[in-house]
Amino acid sequence: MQPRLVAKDIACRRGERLLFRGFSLTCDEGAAVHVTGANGIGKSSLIRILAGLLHPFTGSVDHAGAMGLVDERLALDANLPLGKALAFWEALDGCTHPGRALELLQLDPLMEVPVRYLSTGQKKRAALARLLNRNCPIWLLDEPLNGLDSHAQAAFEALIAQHCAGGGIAIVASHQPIALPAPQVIQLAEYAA
Ligand SMILES: Nc1ncnc2c1ncn2[C@@H]1O[C@H](COP(=O)(O)OP(=O)(O)OP(=O)(O)O)[C@@H](O)[C@H]1O
Repeated sequence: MQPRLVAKDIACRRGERLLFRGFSLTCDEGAAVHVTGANGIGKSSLIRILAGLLHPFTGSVDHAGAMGLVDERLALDANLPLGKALAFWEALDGCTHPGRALELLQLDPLMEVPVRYLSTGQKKRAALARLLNRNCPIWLLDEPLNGLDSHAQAAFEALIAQHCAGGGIAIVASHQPIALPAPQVIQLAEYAA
C-alpha cells in the first residue's frame, strides 16, 4: 500500500483561542514537509491533529499507512534499563531488526542504563530508535533535533532522507532549520487565525 496523508481545511482551537485555519496538506510517498514558525504558533498542535491525538476544530485528516509520532514525550518506562524498555515495544511492534536502530543511533553502550538517567539527547535518540523499530511509513516528528548534538542531528537527517527515498513520508514541525530531501516548507503563520 502506498502511504498517503491528506489534511483538509484544518482549523485548530486551543482553549478559547483559534490558532490557525484553512490548513490543507497532501503527502504522497517520498514527501518531506517542514512546518515551521515561531513558538506558540501551533506546530505541535498541528502534529497532534495529524496524528489523531487532537480533534481539529474543523476539517479532517485521512491517511493510508501506519503513523509513528516522535514528540517531547518519551514513551519508554523510566524505571527500566534502556535495553529492556525498548525490547518491550520491539515485541509489540514485531520489530525484526532492533540492532539496526541501536547501531544507527549509537545506543549500544546505554542498554543497561535506566531510562530515567539518560541525558536529554540520549532520550531523544531512544525515542528515534523506537520510531525506526516500528518500521511505519508515515513519520510525524515534532522538534526531532531538539537535544541532539550536531553529529546525531546529521545522522538523523540522513535517516529521514533514507526513509523518504524508500517511499516513506516525513512531516517535521520545527522552528529550527533541518535538512530534508526536497522539502515542502510551510510557514504556519500564513494560516494564523
Ligand atoms: N491544552 C491547551 N489548552 C489551551 N491552550 C493550549 C493547550 N496546549 C497548547 N496551548 C496553546 O496553544 C498554542 C500553540 O501551542 P503549540 O505547542 O502547538 O505551539 P508550537 O508552535 O509547537 O510552539 P513551540 O515552538 O514553542 O513548541 C500556545 O499558545 C499554547 O499555549
